[in-house]
Amino acid sequence: MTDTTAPSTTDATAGASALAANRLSFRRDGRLIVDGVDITVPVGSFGAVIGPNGAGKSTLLHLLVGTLPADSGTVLLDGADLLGLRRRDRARIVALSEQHGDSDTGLAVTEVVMLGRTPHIGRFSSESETDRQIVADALAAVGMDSFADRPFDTLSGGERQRVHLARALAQQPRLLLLDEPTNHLDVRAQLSLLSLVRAQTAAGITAVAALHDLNIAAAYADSVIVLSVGRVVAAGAAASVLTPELIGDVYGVRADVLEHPRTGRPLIAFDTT
Ligand SMILES: Nc1ncnc2c1ncn2[C@@H]1O[C@H](COP(=O)(O)OP(=O)(O)OP(=O)(O)O)[C@@H](O)[C@H]1O
Repeated sequence: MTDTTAPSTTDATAGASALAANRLSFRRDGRLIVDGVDITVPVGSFGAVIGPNGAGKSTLLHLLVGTLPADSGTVLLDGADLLGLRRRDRARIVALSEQHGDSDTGLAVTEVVMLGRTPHIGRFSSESETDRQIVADALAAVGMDSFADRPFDTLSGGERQRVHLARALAQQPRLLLLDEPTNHLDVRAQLSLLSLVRAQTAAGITAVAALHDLNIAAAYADSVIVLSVGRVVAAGAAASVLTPELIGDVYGVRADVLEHPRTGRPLIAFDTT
């Protein structure tokens, strides 16, 4: 298997100014689903996790946010041990936006997004004007402000996806994790969402997204981490990682990798003949 691991994204000692997962493992039913994963994503950058169905991308995100307990390994952000924090403290730092939110039934859109404020609101306090403003800003950022009062259950798949992102933004995390954030989105909404993630990283937030679309990963991510059967098989800048050989090895498909005429980033053209 191709291994184009680049020092800039895999040096497990680079804990400062980075998200660094070291030797993360997770076992279920006797099978290692995440198997000794090391990743390093510099603070204020965007790392894309790619890999085939079942590679362990979602599981890895859940290990990073602590909603699944790692069997071994550490997760450091800026050198601080994230998994050692109490849940509420961790939730002020890390947010995971995923498609299947579990607590949304029966709530209005604005209430779903307000859930993102939970870790910031005192146990015996209620939401403040500041919380409401943060929620309104998050909804506006994802272009869903006009849906604020709609029951969440009545939204389309793409609209729900954007509300989940707004909820994560309202959490004001330093680390923003996104599980397949472009699912259900039309092309314009995909580009707009990725631009929003890019703006977050420009503001110093670290973002990690599990993505299926290799061209989206190539266009937007500062680094690409390739998972296959629970292991990192390559990591680094898109241009060094997304080679025809790697794509062939990992996905079992043929592709040409061209260069975008304006950005210079890789453009993947799959062989459909
Ligand atoms: N609770 C569980 N019990 C047993 N196996 C599980 C469990 N959760 C996940 N798995 C298995 O772990 C593997 C990795 O799953 P995961 O959802 O992390 O993959 P993924 O890369 O996100 O996949 P996809 O691209 O299809 O969403 C899969 O083979 C899945 O069936």
